[in-house]
Amino acid sequence: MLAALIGAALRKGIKGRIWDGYKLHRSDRDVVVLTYVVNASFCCPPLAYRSAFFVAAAIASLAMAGARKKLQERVALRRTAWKLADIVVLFLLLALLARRAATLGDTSTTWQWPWLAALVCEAWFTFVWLLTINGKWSPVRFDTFPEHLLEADDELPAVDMFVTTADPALEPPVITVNTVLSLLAVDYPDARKLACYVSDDGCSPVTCYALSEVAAFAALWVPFCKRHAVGVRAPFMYFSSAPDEAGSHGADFLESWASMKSEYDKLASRIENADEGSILQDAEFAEFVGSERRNHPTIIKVLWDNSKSKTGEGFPHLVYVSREKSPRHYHNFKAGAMNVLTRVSAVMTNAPIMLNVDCDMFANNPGVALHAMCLLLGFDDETDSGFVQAPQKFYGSLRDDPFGNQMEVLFQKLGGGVAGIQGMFYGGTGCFHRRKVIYGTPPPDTVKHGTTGSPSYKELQMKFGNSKELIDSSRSIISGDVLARTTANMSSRIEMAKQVGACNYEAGTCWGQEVGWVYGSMTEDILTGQRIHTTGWKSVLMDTNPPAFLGCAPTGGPASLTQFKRWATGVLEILISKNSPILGTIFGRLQLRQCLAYLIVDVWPVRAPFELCYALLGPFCLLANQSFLPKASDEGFYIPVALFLTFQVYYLMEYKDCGLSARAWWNNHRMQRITSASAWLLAFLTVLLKTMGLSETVFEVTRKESSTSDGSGSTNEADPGLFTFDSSPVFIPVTVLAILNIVAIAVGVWHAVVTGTVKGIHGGPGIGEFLYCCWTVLCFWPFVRGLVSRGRYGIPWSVKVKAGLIVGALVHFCTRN
Ligand SMILES: O=c1ccn([C@@H]2O[C@H](COP(=O)(O)OP(=O)(O)O[C@H]3O[C@H](CO)[C@@H](O)[C@H](O)[C@H]3O)[C@@H](O)[C@H]2O)c(=O)[nH]1
Ligand SMILES: [Mn+2]
Repeated sequence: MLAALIGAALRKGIKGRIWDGYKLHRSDRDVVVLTYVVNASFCCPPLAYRSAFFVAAAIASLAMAGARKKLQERVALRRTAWKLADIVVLFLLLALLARRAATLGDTSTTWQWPWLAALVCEAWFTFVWLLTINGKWSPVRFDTFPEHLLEADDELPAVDMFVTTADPALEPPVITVNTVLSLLAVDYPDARKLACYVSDDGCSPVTCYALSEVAAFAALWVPFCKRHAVGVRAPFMYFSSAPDEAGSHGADFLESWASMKSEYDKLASRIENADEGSILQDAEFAEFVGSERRNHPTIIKVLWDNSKSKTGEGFPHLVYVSREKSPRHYHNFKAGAMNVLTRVSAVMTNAPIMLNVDCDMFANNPGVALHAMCLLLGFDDETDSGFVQAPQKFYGSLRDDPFGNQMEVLFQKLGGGVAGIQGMFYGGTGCFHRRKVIYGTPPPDTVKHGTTGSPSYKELQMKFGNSKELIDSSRSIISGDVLARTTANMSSRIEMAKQVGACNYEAGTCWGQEVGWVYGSMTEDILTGQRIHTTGWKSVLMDTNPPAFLGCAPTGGPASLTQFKRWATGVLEILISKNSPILGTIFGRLQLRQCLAYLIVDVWPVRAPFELCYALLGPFCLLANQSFLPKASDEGFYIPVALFLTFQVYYLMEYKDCGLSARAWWNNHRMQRITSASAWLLAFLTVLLKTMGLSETVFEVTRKESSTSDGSGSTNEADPGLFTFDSSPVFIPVTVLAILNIVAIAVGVWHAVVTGTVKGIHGGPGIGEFLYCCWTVLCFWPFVRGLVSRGRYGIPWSVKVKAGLIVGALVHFCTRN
């Protein structure tokens, strides 16, 4: 009877309660699960009767699900001790605020503005701490079981894989080539379901030539990887270590290893020595003749068409795309490139899942697509996984994270925490999206409540633009009956693809707003992910072992700070725009706690003025003979001391907990202070100027170190972790702070020792202010060293002179009474 009921329900497409107490859930993949509302049996008399049904139901559900094993498991992580520490810090912050407020109201002390400024800053720090607590409070981990996926023997969805590159000088083609090769070689039951698209915003014939060489090399590389179950399928990384001789590989493996390596070396040197002039003479690259980087028609080349290869053989399609550029159009940087890739792939292969990576981010785990499928297909309700994001991790990274940009703790602690709310932020790379989610489709539960029926041609045209091919393909994506075009003849689709790659294609459509990657921020990733969460989708964090993808973290002062500045600019653009997460929570389906988690990142640049003000208080007090901290004799002195110590120990323990060194903690701590006073501050000012219409924000591409086969990045410097400088204004504020603190300490010591006035003056600085300034100098030590070093390691004179003038003015201001 029960089986009949289930059958009937399935035929009618009914979900939910089918019979007294029994509920039917039907997931995406026809997994039938029947649950029984157990508490109903307690209040009803024929208990045994019902229990029998319960057992029957369980058996029926197992049978109908084909004994399907779970693909993923969401594991909540305990962090009781950490929660306690969170509260202790919060308590100390509140105590500090209360104490300050009380002293301010105390009429016996003369009114002092440093105390008021400190109060405002500390209130802000408390707010930031509250945001942080919320973000980290309830972390989760997702375990994946790809072996169950393969056992189930179902057809897996097709995946379109996107790689973006923008500048052959900053992003050497050999890096892109390695990333592409690692993607072409990922494990997937049917390689015909995969396609790799490379977007080249640099419109470089060398990049295109390099990729055409890849197509030939992959015919050797991919079978080699599969045959020997190679672990890392980016050749430069794989060949950076000796072949595993201890293994069971035998002599013929060593032989093929050596010949593969020599093939790769030849490929790499052909690409590195490629000469643009001679490439252009080749008829194959004729389209590049006369093309300028910022002014050229769309170029699309199918470099490898795998539709004719057999099941289990061959490797994915490879398509080169350089979207049309014209000086009359604004191109929206990476977001624009991603939208073109989305459309081009829609008319060519139209896979329901899309993976995107930066050109330097190779797949480090060959099972990555399978792990991602576990998380995309493994939930009863697909709303739970709108996209699947892998944490950003880096290869050949410098020891102890000297530039504070490896973000391991950030990803583990905050990333895991956010994963437990509405889901991980989209990080711009290493992410699998459902195509329909990128198309702005709301999750299934809203569709049910909203208007039913598929959208009309006219509606789709308004949204997606005039291409009939694109409209048809998007209809199939939205309605869910997706048929990827595995049998398509790729070359015959190039003209349609060129149409959707044109720079005026988006005019009057929803691209860049409700559809695709969202425009209007330098951090299009955060913004796009947030739009998805606002529509009601959740996202999943995919933390595999070994890591899914590895990229290249910038090294040196200028590159690191430029990256931080771009990120900070982008998040502030989001915060003050109509896409602000606050509005998303009020008017959309962005959960409140998720909104607060977004705010942690969005307020980075807003923290700068507060942190700058607080950093100035120390030197100001020493110079002006004032104070902003309680005296050592005062019992209130112990609150800031306890707070400072707990705070530092808390962060140190976090680094230890993530398996990192104390050195890494220190480097990150001081880089946070340096970044705040430089990159975040400049970002704050830039966005301020932008809102006044005085400047534009631009995406400055990060330089990627060309990695030769040693896998460690090309650094022949004595100490690549040493801070480097250039004459950019980003270095001025920290230089000012470094000099100012040294001057202030000197003046303070002089006051204390020579004239002995410290004790004499009521309200003058005490030991607290001294220690505070010394700590600041320690934090800014790379700059102190930069003041006296030469070459790239020294701060240029232009920066020193400007900083010196500002310090002079500040000292004059502080000491004028
Ligand atoms: O006009 C442009 C500018 C950049 N890119 C590509 O965007 C990617 C990211 O650029 P990169 O300079 O490496 O920036 P990162 O700061 O390292 O990137 C992080 O931050 C970005 C947002 O600021 C995200 O887009 C990235 O995915 C994320 O890895 C690279 O593949 C570029 O080729 C373009 O395709 N077109
Ligand atoms: Mn990058």
